[in-house]
Amino acid sequence: MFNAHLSAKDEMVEKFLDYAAKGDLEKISAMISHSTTLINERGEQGWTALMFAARNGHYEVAKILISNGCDKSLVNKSGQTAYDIAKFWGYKHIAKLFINGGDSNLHNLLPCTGVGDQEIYFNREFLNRMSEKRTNSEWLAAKQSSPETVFIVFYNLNLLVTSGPDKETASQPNVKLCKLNASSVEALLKKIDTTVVFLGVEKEVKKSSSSPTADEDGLVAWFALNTDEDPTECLKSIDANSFYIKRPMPDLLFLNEDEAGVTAHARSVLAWHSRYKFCPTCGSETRVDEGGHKRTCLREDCKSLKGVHNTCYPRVDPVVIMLVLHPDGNQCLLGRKKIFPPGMFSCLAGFIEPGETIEEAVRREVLEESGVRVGPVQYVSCQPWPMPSSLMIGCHSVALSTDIKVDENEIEEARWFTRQQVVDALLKAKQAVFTMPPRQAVAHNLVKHWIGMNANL
Ligand SMILES: NC(=O)C1=CN([C@@H]2O[C@H](COP(=O)(O)OP(=O)(O)OC[C@H]3O[C@@H](n4cnc5c(N)ncnc54)[C@H](O)[C@@H]3O)[C@@H](O)[C@H]2O)C=CC1
Ligand SMILES: [Mg+2]
Ligand SMILES: [Mg+2]
Ligand SMILES: [Mg+2]
Ligand SMILES: [Zn+2]
Repeated sequence: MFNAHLSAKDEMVEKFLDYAAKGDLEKISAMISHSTTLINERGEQGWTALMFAARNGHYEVAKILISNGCDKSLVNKSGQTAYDIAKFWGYKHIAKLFINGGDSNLHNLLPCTGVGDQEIYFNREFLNRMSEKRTNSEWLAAKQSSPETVFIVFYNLNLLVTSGPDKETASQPNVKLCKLNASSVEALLKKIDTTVVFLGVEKEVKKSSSSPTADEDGLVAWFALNTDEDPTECLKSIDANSFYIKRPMPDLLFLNEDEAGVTAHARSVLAWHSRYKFCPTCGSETRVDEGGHKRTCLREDCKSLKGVHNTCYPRVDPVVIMLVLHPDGNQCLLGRKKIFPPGMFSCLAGFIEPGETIEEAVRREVLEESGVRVGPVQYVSCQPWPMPSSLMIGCHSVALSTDIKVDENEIEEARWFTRQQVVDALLKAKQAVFTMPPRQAVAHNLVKHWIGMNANL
């Protein structure tokens, strides 16, 4: 009985994948409406329906699979996503479905070089930041007491999360934001040293069942709170499984994509508040303004109050991170810092210095850290990195020289790895000679993007 059930399911999966490969939109739609779990099923070599649609150029089928929420990040046994497959076979209109939610008309204006934003961890914006509301203190106050509002809490920049029941056994722990309401955080909000940041409102407007009152606009606002004192006693009705993330790396990487995006925004702004308590221009006390997106000096004659002073706003540090390609096109340069887990190699990276372009920073950092000279540089994609507030600007570049001489202060070792060694590492094969940074790091995407550009599918 059990086996018969299994084989009936297998048969259905096989049919579904076959329809996707043939581009039979009608059958695919009917099967999805009957059973949505089919959309992420895999066949031979780990291929999903989306991969088959991407391989054979079936745009409408790919579109319906994506709009039904199929997982675009799944990889087949050769390490390729459906996006890689669409790009490799030249179906640019399908590849563009993966970029910015698939506004293909707009993206037709740009060359198809980038990695889809959706593939980058910490990038997902499911809130509308609504910066115009930051100066509306009445609206902000009403939202802070609205029962619909969502609060996330940090203690010393350590995020409050809850874990699912499978935490101990799963290879990747199941960690979720602990979302609190106004009555749970009432006491914490009243504390003088609690920093409050307005994060935005949910893009998806919920239809309220009760009739709206004057201040109800149907928008669900989100706020982030941080305090240096353990806030647990002030919080009401928190989940028994909740705890504070003590090590941002790697624990923040276990959130889902939407929650990771909100966390990146919240943690970076809160980290700025905790590091810039006093005016950087004159050292005086400051006041928090604009929903937590500004600090204003309290000294009347301070220079920071005249004109636009960037010290009053949250800071972002631009960092270049680059995959350096060997002139033979078949190897890439990766390095390891002492603090990396044993065996892991990643792309070289470094802070952009004042007065420098992205290209110059790539060439300087690679030369400093590895002794390799770099020629052409091409931007690929970027990633906010909230430890505490970097913007990782991911590039591909081509080496002009190949001898390696590492700067031992920064890098323990740097090596050229062949394409095959990189594929083995991406697939975590037994014969792999190194391990890759996790899929949530932009370095992983830069490496995968290079492999995907020339993959032998
Ligand atoms: N593969 C990698 O190396 C990855 C690096 N990152 C992040 O990229 C950032 C930069 O990479 P690094 O190799 O450390 O940079 P780096 O190669 O420029 O060296 C870091 C040193 O630069 C100096 N520095 C210059 N500007 C700085 C600033 N604004 N903030 C802090 N230090 C500054 C400090 O002395 C620091 O020790 C780090 O925050 C790191 O967490 C993130 C993911 C991967
Ligand atoms: Mg570096
Ligand atoms: Mg450096
Ligand atoms: Mg540097
Ligand atoms: Zn000042």
